[in-house]
Amino acid sequence: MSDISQQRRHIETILSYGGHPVKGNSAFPPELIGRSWQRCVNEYGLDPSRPRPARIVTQQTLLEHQDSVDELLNVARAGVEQLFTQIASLGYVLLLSDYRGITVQFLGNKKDDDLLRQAGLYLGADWSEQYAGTCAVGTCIQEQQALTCHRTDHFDTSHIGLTCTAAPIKDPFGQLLAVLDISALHSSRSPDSQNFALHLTQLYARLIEDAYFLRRYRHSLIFKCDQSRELVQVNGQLLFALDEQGQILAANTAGRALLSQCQVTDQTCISLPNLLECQWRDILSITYESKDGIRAFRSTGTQQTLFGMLIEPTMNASYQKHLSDVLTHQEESVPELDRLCADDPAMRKTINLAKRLRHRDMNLLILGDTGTGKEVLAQAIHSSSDRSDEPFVAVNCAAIPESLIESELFGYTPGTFTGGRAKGAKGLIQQADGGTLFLDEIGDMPLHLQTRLLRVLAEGLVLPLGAVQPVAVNIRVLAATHCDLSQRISDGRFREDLFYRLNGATLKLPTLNARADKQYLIQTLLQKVNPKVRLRADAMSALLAYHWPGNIRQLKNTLTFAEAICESDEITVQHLPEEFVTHHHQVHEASVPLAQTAQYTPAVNNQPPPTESAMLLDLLQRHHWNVSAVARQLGVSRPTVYRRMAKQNIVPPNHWQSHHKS
Ligand SMILES: Nc1ncnc2c1ncn2[C@@H]1O[C@H](COP(=O)(O)OP(=O)(O)OP(=O)(O)O)[C@@H](O)[C@H]1O
Repeated sequence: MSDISQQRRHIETILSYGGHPVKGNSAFPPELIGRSWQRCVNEYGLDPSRPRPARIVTQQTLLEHQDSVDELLNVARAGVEQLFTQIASLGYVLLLSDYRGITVQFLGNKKDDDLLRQAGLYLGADWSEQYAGTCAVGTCIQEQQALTCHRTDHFDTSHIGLTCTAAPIKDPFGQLLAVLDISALHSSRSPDSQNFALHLTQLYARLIEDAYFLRRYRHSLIFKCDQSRELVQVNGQLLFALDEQGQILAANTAGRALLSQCQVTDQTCISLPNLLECQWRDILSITYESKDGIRAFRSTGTQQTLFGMLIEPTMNASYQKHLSDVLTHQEESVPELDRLCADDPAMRKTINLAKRLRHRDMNLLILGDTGTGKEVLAQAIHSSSDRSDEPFVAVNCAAIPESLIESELFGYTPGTFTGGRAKGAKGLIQQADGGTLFLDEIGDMPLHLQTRLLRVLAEGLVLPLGAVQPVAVNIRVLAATHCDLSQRISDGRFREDLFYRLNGATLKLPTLNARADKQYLIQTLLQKVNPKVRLRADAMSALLAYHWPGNIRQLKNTLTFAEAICESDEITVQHLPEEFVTHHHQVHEASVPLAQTAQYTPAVNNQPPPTESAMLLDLLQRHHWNVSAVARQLGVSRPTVYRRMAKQNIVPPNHWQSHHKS
C-alpha cells in the first residue's frame, strides 16, 4: 500500500471509530488507544486529516522544563545511558520527557539527526497528547500506565511509521514525574514485536523511579522488601521510607500497590509494624540480629510473606540514638525454643511469647493444625522452664478410649476395677506432679471429665477413682487443640470456665505451608533422619513448592521415605513420593523452557529412578504389609494407601493366596 493510501485509510479508520467503537473490529486499536483517539477528536479538537509538524520548544523553554525535573535528571542519567546502550544498535532512540510531555533528555544516533528531528524524536520535542495526538509519551501521561503506540495506533498520520513505547516514572506519592520512552523510525508491522521493548522500558522506568526514591529519602530509614529472600538485596521490589517511629513517610509504586491491596488509602496514615503485623523492634533490629541481614514478615491484608532488609540513613545521629535505645531490649536466647524455627513472622511471635511465659505457672493453650508441632513446642516450654527437672507427661485425649480416659488421668485406688492392678494406679495427673501435663486434643475431652479437670485446676487436688481423700498436685497444664474451641463452647461441647482456666495465653502455630523458614525445617529434619544425606536442589525446590497438608509430621515422613529409597547420599526429586514429582513437574513445565528441563532427569549412577509402584511395594514389604504403618510414614490416610495400591496393581500376599485358594 502506498504512503498516501495508507494515510487515507488511517484517517477513515479514526473517523469511523468516532464515539461508538465496535468491539472486535480488527481495524480498530486496543481500548486504551481508542480512548486516546476519542480525546483527540472530542477534547482537543484535533483533525486526523490535518497532520501537524513536530514542535520543538525554544531553548529557553526547554531549560525551564529541564530545571523542573533537575533532581530526577541527575538520578536518571546512568539508567538512561545504560538503557540506550542496549537499544541503540536495534535502531531505537531514547526520550525522557517531563510530566507535560516535553522531551528533556534525548539520546539518538547523530547520523539520523535530520530524520529524527523531523519526526519529533528530538530534544525539546512536544509529545503531549494535546499537541501530538495519540502517541506513547502523551497517552502514557493521560493514562498513567506503560504502553506501546505502534505505527497506526498514532493519531497523526505523520507518525504512523513510528513505533514508540513509554513507561511512567512516578514520585514517592504516586504523582507522575516523567516518562521514559524508546522509539524507532521503522519497525516490523506486528505490534507483538514491541513486547520486549515494553518490558525493558518498564524495567528501567522502575529502576530510575526507585533510584529517585532512595535519593529523596536518603536521610530516612528505608525498608526494602521482596517476595524472594534471595533477590531482596539485588532487586527489592517494594520500598518504604520510614520515620523514627516506623510511620510510613512514602512508598514506591510496588509499595503503594501493596498498601492499596491492604485497603490503606493514605500511605502516610499507617505504620510499617501495623502493615506487617510485627513490633517496631522486629524491623529496627534486622541488620543486627539476622545473620543475612534479612527477616521474614507477613503483610496484614494479603497474608503475603515478604523478606525485608534495611537501608539505614547516612549521618543521622538521632536515628542512631533511637536504634541503640530500641536494641537494648533484646529478646534473650533460649536454645530449646530458638531451635524450633529460623525466620518466620508467626513463629517469631509465638516463640517470643513462650520465652516470656516459660517460667510462669500460667496454663497455656497451643493452637495449630495437626502435625504443626504443638507437642514439640509444649516439650520445649517445659524443658526451658523452672520445672524442667520434673516430669513432662503428654496425654492425647483423642487417642485414649473414652472408657479409660478417666482412670488414666485420675488414677484409681486398689479394688476399684475388676481386672485393675491390685495396688491401684497413679493417674497421669499425679505422675506429672511438680512438672507439666500436656493435654493434646483437649477439644475431644468428654464433658464430664472436663468438669473433673476443672476442679483439679481450680483447687490443685486430684481425686483418684474409688478414693475418698483427694491428693494435692502441683501441675502446669499446657493444652493443645486443632479445633475451634469457641465453636465447641457455643455448641455446648466445651466448658467455657475450663477454657478460661486453660487459656492463660494462646500460642499459635502456623501451618508448614505458610512458614517462611521451610528450608530450615527441611534441613534440620533431614539432619536428624540421616546427617550424611544431602538434598539436591531439584528435591529442595519440589519440597518447597509442595502444600503440606500434613505439616511437619508429613515432612518428616517424606524425608524418612526419601532417605530410605535413595540408596546413595543424595536425595533427588525422583526419590520423593509421586505427588511431589507430579507437582514439581507441573510447576516447572509452566515456568521453565523445555531446554532447561534436562536438569530434572535423574542422574545418580545412571540408574532408572524407582517407580512409584516400586517405592510403595518396598515400603509395604518393610512394614510387613501393615497399611496403617505405611500410611503413618507417608503422612496420608489408610484409604489413600489402599487406593494407590489398587492403582499400581499391588495385592497383599494374603489376598493373593486366598484368591488362589478359592
Ligand atoms: N520444630 C520442629 N523441628 C523438628 N521436628 C518437629 C518440629 N515440630 C514438629 N516436629 C515433628 O513433627 C511431628 C509432629 O509434631 P507434633 O506431634 O508436635 O505435632 P502436633 O501439632 O502435636 O500434632 P497433632 O495435632 O497431630 O497431635 C513430630 O514427629 C515432631 O517430632
